[in-house]
Amino acid sequence: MTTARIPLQSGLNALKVLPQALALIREGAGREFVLGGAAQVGAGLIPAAMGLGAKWLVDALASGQGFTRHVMLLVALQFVLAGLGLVLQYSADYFRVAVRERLQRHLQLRVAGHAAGLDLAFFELPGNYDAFAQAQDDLGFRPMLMAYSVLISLQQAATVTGFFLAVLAFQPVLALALLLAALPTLFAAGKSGSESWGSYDLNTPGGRRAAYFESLLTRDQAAKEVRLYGLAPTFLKGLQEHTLQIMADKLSVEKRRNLRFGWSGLLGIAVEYGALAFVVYRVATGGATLGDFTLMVTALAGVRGGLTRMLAELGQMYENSLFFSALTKFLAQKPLILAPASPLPLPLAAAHTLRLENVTFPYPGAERPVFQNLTLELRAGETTALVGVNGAGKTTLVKLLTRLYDPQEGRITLDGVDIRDFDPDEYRRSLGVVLQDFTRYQLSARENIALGRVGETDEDARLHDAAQRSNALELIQGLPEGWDTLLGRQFHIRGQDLSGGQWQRIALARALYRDAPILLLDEPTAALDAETEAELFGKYRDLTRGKTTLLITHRFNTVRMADRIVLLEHGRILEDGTHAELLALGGRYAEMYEVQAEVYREGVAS
Ligand SMILES: Nc1ncnc2c1ncn2[C@@H]1O[C@H](COP(=O)(O)OP(=O)(O)OP(=O)(O)O)[C@@H](O)[C@H]1O
Repeated sequence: MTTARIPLQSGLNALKVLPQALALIREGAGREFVLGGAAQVGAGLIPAAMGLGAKWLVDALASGQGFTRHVMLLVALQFVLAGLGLVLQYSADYFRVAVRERLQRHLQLRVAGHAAGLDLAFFELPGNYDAFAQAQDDLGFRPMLMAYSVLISLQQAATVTGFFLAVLAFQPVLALALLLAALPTLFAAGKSGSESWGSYDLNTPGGRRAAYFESLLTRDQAAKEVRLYGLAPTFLKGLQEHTLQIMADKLSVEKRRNLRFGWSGLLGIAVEYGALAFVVYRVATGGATLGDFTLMVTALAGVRGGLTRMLAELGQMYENSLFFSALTKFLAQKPLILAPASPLPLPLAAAHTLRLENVTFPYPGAERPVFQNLTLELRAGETTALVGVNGAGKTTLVKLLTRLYDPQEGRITLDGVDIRDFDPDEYRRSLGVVLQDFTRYQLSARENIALGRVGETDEDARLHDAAQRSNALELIQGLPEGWDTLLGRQFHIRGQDLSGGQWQRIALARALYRDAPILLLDEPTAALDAETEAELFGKYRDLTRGKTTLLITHRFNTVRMADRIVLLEHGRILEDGTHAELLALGGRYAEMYEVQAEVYREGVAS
């Protein structure tokens, strides 16, 4: 938890990040902020001006001059000032909303764009999720509040200065007493700001857990199991516990905040009314005029109220600067997988050779590496099937080949060139990938496939071809609105959800539409029925002709199609050869093949 700092230091810290907040505002809503600020400060000048006008009016009336032109003008002046104050305040209110909305949108794009550019490794550490959650929470809100705290402080300073000068002219000691009486407010605001941030920071993981339980209860992903296993009470309990803790902490911070402000406010009021008693004494004993009295009533309250608000605002700025720092810290995170200063062009070969050379790779924070000194070549134009038990490292290999992660030691080459020497985006354009946990985009069938090649006009003929080769064509043509049917039902009642295998065909079509020279297929047929799978692999040669392909699968009947089979176990290559060679070897592959064949035979026999 962040400890409270002394107010001066607090203010300095806040001032440090203020330029960053202002820079964000300038990018997102510069014009609105300047206009709003001007209106706000202008509105701040009105009360002091009206106070002075009131003094002139009272003095004019007390002088016994009657209802003169001068008096009428003074009344008119009050009217104009009141009207102007109203217009300025409403303008300021409008611009405040405009700044918030624009800034929110601006930061939403910045944060989302930044998150998408970070390495996958970023999402491995829970602390980073906390940072991301905090950055999202801050959207638009904190930098704007910081800047407005400055504006409101300026506005208050403008109000206070006028009144303060009036009090100073009347009796300097009163002015000094009012100043000193306001200081505890600054302390209260600084301390409360620290506490508020500390409690929020501490509760961020709990808040994420609460949001997780809430999503399990309210989103469609878990809806089936929640009902089938009767999980709602369990998850509701989790949600309740976390939210209860957060609420209790918030309320306790608020309680202390209000107690502190209450005490410091009481001190201010005591000093104000002490000063007023002195003014009354002076008027009663003939040391001051009734006009002075009128001005002092407004001025004393104005100085006390204005100073309190100003210092409270500065404290608020400090608090917001703590929250805002979370956003700036997140935006300062840099990805490690970046394009080199002068990336090499991709080789122009018709088919490429990919090679892992002495690759060692542990996941961030993991104790043991998945691979240690792994060397493996995927030969140009060949299909290499990768088999192995769960957890052997097959998917991790795909993550390394796609540069979602980089090896800790060793290197991966494409036609002899380290893939880190290419621009990652350009390198990835040479890969057609079906991931094990591919994404089901809630978009049209056409878009779902065309996403394989963004930035290019989707040609119907090529889309058609990709769908045909992945056995998705008939499925798409049979949809109510054909290619334009929205897949999934999150956004439209007429959306069409697909079965697991149907989605998988769409994902495969997307990879094929990319028409890349390298295909990385991580269990691309796991959800397909036997018939579709057989049909697909009937034309497998055609699918992968001339392409360097890595095919990960647990289905041994599809493994046989490969030119070469690599058996991975505990991150090491145990066996490597053709289907016939590995069977003849009589090792682990032969054993696994036999087990599957046996299960299949038993299944058929029973
Ligand atoms: N993001 C991760 N962070 C830490 N460890 C991971 C991560 N993903 C996988 N692992 C670990 O790395 C090892 C290899 O996992 P990988 O997903 O590559 O296996 P796999 O061979 O593809 O398994 P499966 O056949 O189940 O898909 C496993 O021990 C797994 O627990």
